[in-house]
Amino acid sequence: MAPRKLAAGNWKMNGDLAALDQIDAMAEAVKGASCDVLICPPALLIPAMIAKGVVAVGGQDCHAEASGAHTGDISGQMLRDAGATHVILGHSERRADHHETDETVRAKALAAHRAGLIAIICLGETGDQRDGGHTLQVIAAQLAGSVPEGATAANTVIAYEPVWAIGTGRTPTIPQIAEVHARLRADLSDRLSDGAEVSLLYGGSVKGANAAEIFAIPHVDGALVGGASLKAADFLPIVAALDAA
Ligand SMILES: O=C[C@H](O)COP(=O)(O)O
Repeated sequence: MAPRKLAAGNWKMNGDLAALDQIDAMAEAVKGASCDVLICPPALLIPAMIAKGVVAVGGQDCHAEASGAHTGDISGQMLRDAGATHVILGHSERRADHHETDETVRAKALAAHRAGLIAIICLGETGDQRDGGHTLQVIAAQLAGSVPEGATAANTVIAYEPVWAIGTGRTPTIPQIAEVHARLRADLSDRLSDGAEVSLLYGGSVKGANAAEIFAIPHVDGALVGGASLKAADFLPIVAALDAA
């Protein structure tokens, strides 16, 4: 089976109840889309966004435990209980702001799987690592360290997000994205029996204007979109480009 195509939006720490109007504005186009469409808003907006019934809704992080004395954290089970289907894990902003390691991400992914969530595991090199020629080594190590036992195409999505491309308007060249995605596919296929079916997303300054050429790259099955997912007018052209790919 081919990997599922997924257009995923990460609202990060943006959006309020009024921003949910953007979901209404997406309704008709999403209904007609053949790809999966997911938005991961701030946790407080999850129930209200789910109530709209327009897009699949996910969290932006979860704790490695199901419950307990962890002030300020949210568990995978809580996200699932609220109706979320996915959770983003190991985003570079969490790796940087909260010192998350591959080991942390792997533990969180296990917790997400136990809760019945699809874990979107993020990885990507910094600008220095890219300039130093270490990209493939870095992403292979992150993949090996962050993807837990029990991962399958049904419960795991991988998002390649070069740190230097996030929110900068800079994107890697087509051959650079192709090289990384081919390596991710090869490593996943070596490790998982259904590794060929795991959806691989590209993320980092994806816009309507560059989406079609990115989705034409082999082993790019969708995108994890930050800034351009906040407004329907910016996000829908990306969804349309994925549908057409
Ligand atoms: O999770 C999304 C990524 O960090 C990409 O963000 P961006 O589309 O604003 O560059």
